Amino acid sequence: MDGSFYARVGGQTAVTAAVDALYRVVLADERLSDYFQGLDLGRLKGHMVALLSQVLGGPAEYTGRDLRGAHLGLGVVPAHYDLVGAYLLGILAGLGADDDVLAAVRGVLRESAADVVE
Ligand code: HEM
Repeated sequence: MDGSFYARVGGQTAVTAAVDALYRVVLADERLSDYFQGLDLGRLKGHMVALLSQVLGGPAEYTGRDLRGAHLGLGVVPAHYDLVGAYLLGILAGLGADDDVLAAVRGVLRESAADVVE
């Protein structure tokens, strides 16, 4: 993805704010919160910030597991995947991401679905 996307959404500050907001809405949604029971959210958020930064063309510092390995056995259904994706897009739009950035993230979400959904 174009490196300027990372800068255009506001760099590390904005990506960290987006991930914080994403976990807030996901954990407040009872359709999704059970997936995250008992997990180290600090670690997950750190990985998510690194991955989203990389996806937006910022620093490539993601050291977590690949998406398929990270979600294997969780039983994520398509409706829940779509919900998390919609939350993420809404949050990025709320932070002022423009249509090009949102279209690119939508594309990555489409490509990643098969790795997360079972
Ligand atoms: C494109 C969409 C998604 C992305 C980019 C994503 C990204 C990530 C990342 C980076 C990790 C951390 C991997 C690691 O620590 O090594 C993770 C873990 C996790 N994700 Fe996702 N995720 C997505 C969708 C979802 C959805 C839809 C759910 C459930 C509704 C979900 C539930 C989880 C859970 C429970 C973990 C922790 C697994 C564990 O530590 O055992 N993810 N995800």
